Amino acid sequence: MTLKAELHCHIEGAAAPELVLKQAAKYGKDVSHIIRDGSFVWHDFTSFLAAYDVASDLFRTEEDYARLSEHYLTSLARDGAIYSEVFTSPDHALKAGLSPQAYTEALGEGILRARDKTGIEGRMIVTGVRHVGVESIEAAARFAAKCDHPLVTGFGVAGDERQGDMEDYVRAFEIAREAGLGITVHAGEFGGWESVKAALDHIRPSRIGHGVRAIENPDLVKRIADEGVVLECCPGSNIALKVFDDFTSHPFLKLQEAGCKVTLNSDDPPYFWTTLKREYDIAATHFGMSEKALSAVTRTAIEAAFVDRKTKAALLSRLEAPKR
Ligand SMILES: Nc1ncnc2[nH]cnc12
Ligand SMILES: [Zn+2]
Repeated sequence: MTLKAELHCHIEGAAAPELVLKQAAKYGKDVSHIIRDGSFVWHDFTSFLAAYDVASDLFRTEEDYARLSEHYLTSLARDGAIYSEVFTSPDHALKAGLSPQAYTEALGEGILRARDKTGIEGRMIVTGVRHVGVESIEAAARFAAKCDHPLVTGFGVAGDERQGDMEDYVRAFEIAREAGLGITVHAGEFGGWESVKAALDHIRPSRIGHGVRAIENPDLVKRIADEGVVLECCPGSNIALKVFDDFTSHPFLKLQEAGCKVTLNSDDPPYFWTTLKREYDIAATHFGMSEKALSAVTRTAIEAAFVDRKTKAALLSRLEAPKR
């Protein structure tokens, strides 16, 4: 099995419908408007974000969150993943009634439980949510900078890219950078190439969440390649959310051929009827990538990981190890 690594998955968005149904029963909530016939229902980015918020609100205790990250990383490991970074969201924790610190420690506990069972390494990237507002994003950055959790290694911004400007988030990213955290920002998903350029100009991230709409501007594609910025591509998500019509028109290969560093990720897997394994399968089937090319994508992800040098070296050596 191809070894895999994931850099871009929102932990609340990794909760399977069956788990959300269990949580709904636990808290006596009706979720028939967001889950039908065992599948999440939404019809556009706005309704996806709304369904995501309803489901997230059903994770309320430390054990709820620990079980969520444990389940997700364990399932990733079963599919051949050796490394996973998950986006966490203090805003969702607060809304569900848990302090960001308790939430982070619980998710960290689940990550360690999964590591004990399977060997998968996991880290957390604290995110602020654009449509919640600049204040909350700065609060998330301050939390990330001071939480002192060994598995928190990055900071990012997600949410509705159609709201706010990159310049609004400069202070938040400065706080995170000063604290030594890795930097990634969602751009070029629902915003066009201009959004990716603004991210590079104002935020200077080493990675961009999605970034795929950079394809609209060849000069920008060249800049991404020249600067070695890594793109956290999520093809299944992009097609489900209709960012592109189909896999044939997805720019993953074009970006790679232009010299951009690209990785494969699931984003919010059950919402987009995907898994990390399916993303690798999509790359094989629709982009014609060989086993060797897919392993190189895993290597790119690990090289770009927000993880200490020793762990990175150990992960890279697992890629080199002969298959048994
Ligand atoms: N695909 C996505 N884009 C932006 N924010 C998100 N939060 C969860 N999934 C997201
Ligand atoms: Zn995302």
